Amino acid sequence: MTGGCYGERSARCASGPAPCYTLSMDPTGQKYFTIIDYVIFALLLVASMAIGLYYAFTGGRQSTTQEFMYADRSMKCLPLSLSLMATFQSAVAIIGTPAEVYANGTQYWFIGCCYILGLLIPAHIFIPMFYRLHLTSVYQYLELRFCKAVRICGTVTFIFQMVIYMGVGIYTPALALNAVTGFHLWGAVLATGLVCTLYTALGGLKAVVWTDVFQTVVMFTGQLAVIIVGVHQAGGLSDAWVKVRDGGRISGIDLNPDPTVRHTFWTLGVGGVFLMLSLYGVNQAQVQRYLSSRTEKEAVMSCYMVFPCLQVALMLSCLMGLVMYMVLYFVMDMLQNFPGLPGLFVACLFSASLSTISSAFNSLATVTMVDLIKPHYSMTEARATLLSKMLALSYGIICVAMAYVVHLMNSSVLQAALSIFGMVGGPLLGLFCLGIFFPCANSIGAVTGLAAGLVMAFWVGIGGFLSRMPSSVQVLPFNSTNTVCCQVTCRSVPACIVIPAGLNGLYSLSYMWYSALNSSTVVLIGLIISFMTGPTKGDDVASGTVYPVMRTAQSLLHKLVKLSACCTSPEHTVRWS
Ligand SMILES: CC(C)(CO)[C@@H](O)C(=O)NCCC(=O)O
Ligand code: NA
Repeated sequence: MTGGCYGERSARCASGPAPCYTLSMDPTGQKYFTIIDYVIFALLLVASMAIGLYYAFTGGRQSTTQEFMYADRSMKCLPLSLSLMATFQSAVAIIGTPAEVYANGTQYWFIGCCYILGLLIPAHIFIPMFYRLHLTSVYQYLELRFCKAVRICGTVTFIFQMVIYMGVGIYTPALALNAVTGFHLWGAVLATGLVCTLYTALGGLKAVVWTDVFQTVVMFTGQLAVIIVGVHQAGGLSDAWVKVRDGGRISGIDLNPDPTVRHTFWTLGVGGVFLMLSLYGVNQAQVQRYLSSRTEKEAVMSCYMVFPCLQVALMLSCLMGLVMYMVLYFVMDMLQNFPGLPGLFVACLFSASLSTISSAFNSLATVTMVDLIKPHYSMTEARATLLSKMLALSYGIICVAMAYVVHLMNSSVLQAALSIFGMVGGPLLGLFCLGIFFPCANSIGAVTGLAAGLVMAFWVGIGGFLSRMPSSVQVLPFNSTNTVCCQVTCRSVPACIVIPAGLNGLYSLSYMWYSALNSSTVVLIGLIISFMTGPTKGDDVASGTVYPVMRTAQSLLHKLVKLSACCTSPEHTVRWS
């Protein structure tokens, strides 16, 4: 099996956009959008703005950084869990997952397996530690455990990660709107950037979380509507099932251990755990939500509740991929006889992305303030809050600029986003793990390890990207008037030209392993350098910054022994002794 080839479907797609499935659609696509559709879409933006304004003028009126960044540490479990899910669920997942399932079957669905450990570990290791340290940003941990330099390196890495991701997040729904209505691409980017920046800057984290809740409802409703109409048009549930089964869309579990195969149970279910840890364990956007909850218990609970929410989100996106396969043309064509539904679907895409970029703005403003500015300049609370709001605005502008960079790049949006998480989030995860699980690690080891992890990430990531680039394939311009669905499908399955051999084998590593590879590199290099430069002694580590692995294992073992002693009846023991 060669690394980059994904079956004949990809070859068909790679040979040009047309064979995917052609559409009879006028170039502007105006026929899909009626007045009702525009009204629904406008309502989404207006309601989001209204929530932002509400939190700007109620409570503490966003006059303290505590309220702006941490919602006065008063949030409840349910809104938090929906918001936690919404943060990394953008239009990228809403369009990219169905495109993946359409092209390669339901194998991707097995990513749901990694949510178990990927949420249990944050809930029981990261959240209790960060919550008890009463951090102001997750990068403050790095200063407590190592030193200020490590904290700044961590912060800068995070900013880098989120700024690129924001670009992908804002660009994707605008492209979709452009493709189906002919609405100006950059007009849509600017409009969403503006609305999102305003409600984030005015309403702080409270507005971000509550708009997330509202937008999640819109997102799920839009997806559900498409699925119901799709199944109906395919002739009902049983006909639909026959079609996807006979079309070979239902994948069995692939237990192939080859790490270069893009999607197998191992890459998705095990590699995915590291991806989840980098997002739900140590990413500021998420940790900020845990820290803003009323109690530690509620923070842990909200993490638990993410599990069903994520499974629902995954199920809806995968089902949509199957629907697309059956009806063989893009949702917009399918929905055109139902006025309002195209609008609802576009609102669904924008909801997904608004809830992502608002989290990015707020977390970026927070770390820039707390980690980079406040330690160096003393200022009044009022001034700090004003500056935080200005920072949120500035990141809004950067976001629009990043959308342009993404516009120039040429890669599958889903794979691009997950690769960014693995390439930049992976090393960050490694840095935290080095501090949390290895008391002997020192600051020099931490900085060198992080650098090594990032070098590894970009070497393998960019090497892999280049080696998979189709050489003679006609590439579809991203802003063409073809359907988004077709573009994303074609772009998500690049044809392979390089057969892995020697070092090239590393380049063909599945992108789902990036987080695991890069975080392990940080830990390994970090430990080697720490031992070479003098490991930290146990007493020198700040209390509460190291997870007692041995003690926890011992107490678990103890409980296990006790439990088995209880279960074994005395007579039984006597007879066998
Ligand atoms: C990150 C996971 C796997 C879990 O949250 C999923 O939501 C996803 O595939 N996200 C893709 C990135 C995005 O939607 O922006
Ligand atoms: Na989102």
